[in-house]
Amino acid sequence: MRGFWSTEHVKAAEDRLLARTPEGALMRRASFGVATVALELLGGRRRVGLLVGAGNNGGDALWAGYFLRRRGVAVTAVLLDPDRAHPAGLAAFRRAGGRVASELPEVDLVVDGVVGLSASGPLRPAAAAHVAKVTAPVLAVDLPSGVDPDTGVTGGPFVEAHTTVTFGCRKPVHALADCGDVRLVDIGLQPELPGPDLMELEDADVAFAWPVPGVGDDKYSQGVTGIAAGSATYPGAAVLSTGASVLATSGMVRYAGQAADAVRARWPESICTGSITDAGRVQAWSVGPGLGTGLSAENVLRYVLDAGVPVCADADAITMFANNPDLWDARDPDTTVVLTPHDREYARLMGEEVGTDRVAAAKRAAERFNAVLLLKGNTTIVADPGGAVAVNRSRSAWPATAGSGDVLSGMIGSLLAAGVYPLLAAACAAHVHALAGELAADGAPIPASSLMAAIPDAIRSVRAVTP
Ligand SMILES: NC(=O)C1=CN([C@@H]2O[C@H](COP(=O)(O)OP(=O)(O)OC[C@H]3O[C@@H](n4cnc5c(N)ncnc54)[C@H](O)[C@@H]3O)[C@@H](O)[C@H]2O)[C@@H](O)CC1
Ligand SMILES: [K+]
Repeated sequence: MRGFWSTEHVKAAEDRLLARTPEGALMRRASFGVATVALELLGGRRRVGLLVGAGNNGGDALWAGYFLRRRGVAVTAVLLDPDRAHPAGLAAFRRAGGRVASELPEVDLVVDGVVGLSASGPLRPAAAAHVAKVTAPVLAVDLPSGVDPDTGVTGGPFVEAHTTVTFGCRKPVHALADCGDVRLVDIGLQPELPGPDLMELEDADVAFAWPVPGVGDDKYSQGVTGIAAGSATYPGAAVLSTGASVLATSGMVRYAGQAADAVRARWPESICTGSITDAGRVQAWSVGPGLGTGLSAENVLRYVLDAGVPVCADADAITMFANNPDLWDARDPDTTVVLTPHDREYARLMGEEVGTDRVAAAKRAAERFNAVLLLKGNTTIVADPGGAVAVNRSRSAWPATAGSGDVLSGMIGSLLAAGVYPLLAAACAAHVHALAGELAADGAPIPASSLMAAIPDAIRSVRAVTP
């Protein structure tokens, strides 16, 4: 698992670490890391430019310039605020033969030390003017300047980084914005940090959490998933959701709804009934895709909320909650609910737009509904009411296709039925869903049914990393 820490927590941890470290030691360690990565990117070329801001981020750049000079690299620094340039860094840089100029010459690599953790807002005009002229690849110090460290939001000009070198720990910007290849330099900060503010599951975490049958298991012991989706008008949603659930785990799947014939024809291993009240016992319900929003759909939603098992509520279920908040009354307060809105559904549900800070938006909704909130997007955010947040970055946008969400909610239902912790169930499903989309697409558009069919390959792929 990768952790990401907010600037507030990083700064507090840095203060504690600074108090027991000789002056300047941390910055030298950090900037030595920058210089090492710079040399690697230079690959034998020898011209580097530094864009140096007024704070310690600029100090890191100057010290990196010092180390690069000692390796014979020609380094030119542009000081954006000469009077406030880091004094010790600037002195060391000059001592080592670094040049200060008002414009960057032609270089092979630019080190962005404009602003780091104390950034606020987009690049200021002077910095933006220099950045606009850069044609060489950029190595960002700590984070690309002009991008908000905590939200990844850009509200104007910002640096586009080829690579980012960060220190001590990753920050939310590294998960929420494009920072290029992110390298982490250890400065001994970890012991000072609390739990992460954001986490990102890696293949090994997903493999560890994914339900795998043991020798003593049978179809019931692995969890029975109920799918309440689809309608006469939208049978496809039922087929996709049920299929995803069938493929995600080896527990049993029950389908209840108007698309029973279509589901039975495609997934003979599922147990299908036309009515929710005949469905039988399940360990979790996945409800909503293609269900409709009329009275009978509302009754289905009430039924599953009252069933005393975890519920994944997607698509029309979210719209019904938005139209008729009284539906929440059917929920036993202890019942786990996972909501999976896209931005428009979020706006309907919350009565406000998602806005630029997607993590904050997901946390607000999770808290308001006492639910796990999975906010769909190229970067999927999963927040739980306790404040924990997981992000999942897709490496491709091919999964953004009709029916893709039906597949996701079926998978979440399966993991909930298997007893996976709700935040983890949603985050693991998002991870495997994105990977299945990538594997299925392989560079070309895919229908959601192909994404669904790639679920086993995606699970195999994440499990391949475990010993
Ligand atoms: N504190 C520490 O222990 C360490 C800090 N390090 C470095 O220190 C950085 C943080 O340094 P500082 O807190 O001095 O501040 P920064 O260097 O991030 O920012 C300096 C100043 O830039 C200005 N600024 C803010 N937003 C701007 C914008 N959008 N455009 C242009 N200028 C802007 C502000 O006047 C701000 O005070 C980290 O990102 C990291 O690079 C590292 O050396 C590792 C150790
Ligand atoms: K920077």
